[in-house]
Amino acid sequence: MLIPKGALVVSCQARADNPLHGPVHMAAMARAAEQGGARGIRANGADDIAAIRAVSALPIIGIAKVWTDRFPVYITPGFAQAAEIAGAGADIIGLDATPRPRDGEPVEILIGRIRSELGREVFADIATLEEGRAAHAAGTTYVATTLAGYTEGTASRKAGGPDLDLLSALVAELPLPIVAEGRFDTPDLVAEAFRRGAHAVVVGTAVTNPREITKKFVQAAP
Ligand SMILES: CC(=O)N[C@H](C=O)[C@@H](O)[C@H](O)[C@H](O)COP(=O)(O)O
Repeated sequence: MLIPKGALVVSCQARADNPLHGPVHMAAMARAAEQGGARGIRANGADDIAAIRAVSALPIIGIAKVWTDRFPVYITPGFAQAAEIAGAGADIIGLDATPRPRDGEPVEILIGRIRSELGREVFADIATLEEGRAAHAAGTTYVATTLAGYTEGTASRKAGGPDLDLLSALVAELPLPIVAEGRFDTPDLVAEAFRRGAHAVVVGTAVTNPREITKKFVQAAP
């Protein structure tokens, strides 16, 4: 199942230190997002993905985050993780498509295997135009700005909101659906992403992380 053009996708993720961690809460988040009009869900890990699949027919971008001290890549580093989340019900496999060291096959091989062996679409999280080009050449279905501001070379871009310049550059050059993701935390920014030609926009923290949302309001308190 593909992400429709013009879709707002909601990322339903909560790490282990978050009180909302776990499939029960993430499935409820996904249902709430769907009732609010989301037309896709992004979710992490087989347990959350299976729980969301059980309550929603929306397209799911599944990822599997694996943190280690040895490799910078943590979003679906290898084929084993991709196969697990495909089995849990992900329609689309999200992965880190930067050329950084990873605990798995080179990303262009991984993209090909996901398409041919798992029969799933691929959602390439990138941080630069060059990485977008490479992901396109490797056969990804989508390219997304997810990692802009979160890699060594792009860290300086994190402070100024979402990387709208990267979004525009990708849209101008690449003939595939470009998804805006990362720090799109207001409806105005979502509208701006669509004006710039985004196929879809993924919003996470601003919708599904009450702890971070609360912090913003607390900052406004005396
Ligand atoms: C960099 C990284 O690991 N991003 C993650 C990817 O899955 C998530 O932590 C983000 O919440 C997601 O991309 C949505 O972005 P935002 O929460 O800013 O709307």
